[in-house]
Amino acid sequence: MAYLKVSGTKIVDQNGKEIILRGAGLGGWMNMENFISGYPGCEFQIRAALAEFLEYFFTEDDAKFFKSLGLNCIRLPFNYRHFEDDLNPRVLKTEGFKHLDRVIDLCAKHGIYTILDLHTASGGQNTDWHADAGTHIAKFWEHKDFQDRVVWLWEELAKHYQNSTWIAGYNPLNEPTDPYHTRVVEVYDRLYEAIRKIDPHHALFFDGNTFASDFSHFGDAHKKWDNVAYSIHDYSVFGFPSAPEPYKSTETQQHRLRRSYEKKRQWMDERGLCVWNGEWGPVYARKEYEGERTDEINEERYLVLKDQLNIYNKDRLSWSIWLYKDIGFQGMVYVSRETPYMKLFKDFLAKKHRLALDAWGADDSHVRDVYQPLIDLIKREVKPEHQNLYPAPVWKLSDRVGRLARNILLSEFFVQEWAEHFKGKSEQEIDEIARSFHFENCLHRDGLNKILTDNATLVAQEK
Ligand SMILES: O[C@@H]1[C@@H](O)[C@H](O[C@@H]2CO[C@@H](O[C@@H]3CO[C@@H](O)[C@H](O)[C@H]3O)[C@H](O)[C@H]2O)OC[C@H]1O
Repeated sequence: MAYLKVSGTKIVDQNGKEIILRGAGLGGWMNMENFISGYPGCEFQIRAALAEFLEYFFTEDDAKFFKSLGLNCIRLPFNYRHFEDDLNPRVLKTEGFKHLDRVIDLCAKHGIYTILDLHTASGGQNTDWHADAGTHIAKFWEHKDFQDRVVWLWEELAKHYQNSTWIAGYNPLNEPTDPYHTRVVEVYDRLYEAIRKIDPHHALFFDGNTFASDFSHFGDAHKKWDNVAYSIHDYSVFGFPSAPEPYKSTETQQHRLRRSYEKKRQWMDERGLCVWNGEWGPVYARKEYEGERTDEINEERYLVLKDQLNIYNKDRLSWSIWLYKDIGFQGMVYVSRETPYMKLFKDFLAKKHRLALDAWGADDSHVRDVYQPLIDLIKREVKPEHQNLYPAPVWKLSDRVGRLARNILLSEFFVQEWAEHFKGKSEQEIDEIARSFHFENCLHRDGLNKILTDNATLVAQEK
């Protein structure tokens, strides 16, 4: 078994044979996220409560199931805090490897490649909750020391994983949002140099700026880099509650889907470079919130999914759908409502939904009257040319207000309420709660999984 590598627009094996990676991001395991695991706010506010969860979230049964769908790659998002403490920087916490090693080995045993995704960097490399910084200012870009620490961490990871051929490559920084667009390239230069000195073999997957959507400021950067693929995140607005209209797969809608994808990969196409779609996929309606409309909405979402797959198949694109496992919003498998975890948090989750504490796919209809006056005030008092702060236009004004007012400010007040659910629980009870995430306690999103399996069969026939 030898390393995969990037050759022109393709990923190839040691014999030069094209390998198209089709898989999923594991989701909230070594980077738990609010809508994936159910807590409010950021992971750093929550972590201690769910130690056993790391063991149960992905086991051999998950690997077997994943492989049975005809998929061949899992992107593994992880938080830098598993490897380094902010109060003890540059001192490696080797226990972080225990969890990653276990899942990489399990995947390898079942013929599944993995891609290591540093989903959070010290200081926060982007403006959103999943960078786990607790703020909307991505300080990573302003402090050299934060950048030095990420370079150091990747050196440690490269030392540890340089010989693992089932790792398809390293995805050094999830979704950077550098407001200047230049520092991201400088950091990639440093990461490239540092990793290559230790590990000349593994492919690198560099995300575009502004949540992996924009390479327009990368210029000739690629000329210095070898064995590098470029990652877009191709979320379509049609896959979310904020869609401008129901998705019916009309010609105009398909055109819009394709245009938004093509724009993201334009820089690579102009230069003949390899593209990887590191995140994409709709979210799904839930009976407890969307009621009778649930099935109808989800059929529309599946239509978006199918049309996206058609586009990707034509381009022989490697992709990683977001995501494998959660509590029932986007995952291919999800924790059953009948488990101790879901029963314990039933009311809390309903409240979280009503208050729109999560940003991802938020339904703010119950609280819009509270926040709309803030948006109106900004519109009224701030000069129009000053209203579009970066990461606009990806973030509209309402997104910004929602992120700051609901997902940061209000969420913070609910962290303790979430944690109090664990008070007085015995060790055995805590174990059962964490075990809710075990494969045997999960349901399958059959509509989604069937589309992925049918697609796997189709592309295998077309080879
Ligand atoms: O951890 C993941 C995280 O990586 C992911 O990040 C979001 C990606 O989408 C961003 O917005 C999209 C940008 O492109 C436009 O075309 C789409 O319409 C937007 O949805 C968003 O700001 C990021 O936070 O999100 C899910 C997390 O679980």
